Amino acid sequence: MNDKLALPVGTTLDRFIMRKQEAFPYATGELSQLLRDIALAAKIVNREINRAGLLDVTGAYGQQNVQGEDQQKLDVIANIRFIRALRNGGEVCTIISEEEDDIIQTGNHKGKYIVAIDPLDGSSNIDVNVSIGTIFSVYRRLSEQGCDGTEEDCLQKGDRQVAAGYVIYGSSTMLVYTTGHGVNGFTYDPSLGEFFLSHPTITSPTTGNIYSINEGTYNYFPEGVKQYVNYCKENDYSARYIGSLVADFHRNLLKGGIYMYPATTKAPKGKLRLMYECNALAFIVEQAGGKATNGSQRIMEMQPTELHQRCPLFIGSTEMVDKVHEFLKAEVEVG
Ligand SMILES: O=P(O)(O)OC[C@H]1O[C@](O)(COP(=O)(O)O)[C@@H](O)[C@@H]1O
Ligand SMILES: [Mg+2]
Ligand SMILES: [Mg+2]
Repeated sequence: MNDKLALPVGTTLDRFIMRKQEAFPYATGELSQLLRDIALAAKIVNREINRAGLLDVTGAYGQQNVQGEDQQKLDVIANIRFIRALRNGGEVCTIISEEEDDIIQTGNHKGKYIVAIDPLDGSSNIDVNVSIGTIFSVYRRLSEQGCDGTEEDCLQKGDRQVAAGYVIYGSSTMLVYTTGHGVNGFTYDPSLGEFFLSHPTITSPTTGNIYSINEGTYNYFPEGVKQYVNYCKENDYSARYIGSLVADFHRNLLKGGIYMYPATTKAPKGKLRLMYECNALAFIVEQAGGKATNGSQRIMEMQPTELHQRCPLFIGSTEMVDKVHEFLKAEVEVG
């Protein structure tokens, strides 16, 4: 990382984006503007979330998304807010969203970018005041500008992301992102309406003692995962599971730890979605020195075939992901 570009804690997000752009003489500012558009939508969604209990935005929306999940009102509100900000910003031609069956064409034919987004992550925690989030991935389109983005533009490997990040709406609201040059975190000050650099150059500890998995489905885990969970217990690791991917990931990123959502006999492909959950967090964790796999392959090398495809996820501190792989491998060898 080029220290000359190191900016002090307290730098506004806008200034940070601008300064980083200056480091790339060929940069034309579109990606910078796109990141600002996401930050703007995050501020609006944050306001809705903070007042959720007062406004009629809690509870189910009364419809299901393409995955058969009951949409929460805030899922729909966040989806509308992010799509509107990206459409009005003009830099994005096509969007993939968890809450939309098909790809969304914004009509910005000159837009160079594709965004894949989980507008509201941790939906089961919305109404109980537990941290939730937003997850996004950004790709450059492959097709010529001047028309709508194509399915091929959308189904690119994680390795081709040009930016990725998440917003966590927790005790404070933070935006954490990477453009492939390290990971930085910004904390939102609602009284000033600004994100400020609070976590420069985040580096994830190579190991830790926190494991995050929904043990309620232990009986359906692959043998290797059961063995690893037992190993964590034998070594007095702490079990921490919020049930919001963004929040579990964020804690483990800062403190060291591993989050796992394996394929199970109940969910043979796992639960989480490659395009707008796994790829983004894999880019972030790798940029912070950690690892992300589906149990055998790097997440970022997986070739997507469907917009809403699911995949198993093992993500976090390098040594811990390597350890669970040992157990998974042993299972295959025995099997
Ligand atoms: O309830 P489970 O099966 O443990 O699943 C929890 C996981 O599902 C999710 O809620 C899925 O994300 P969405 O809320 O965006 O659908 C993750 O945030 C979370 O880690
Ligand atoms: Mg999610
Ligand atoms: Mg969601």
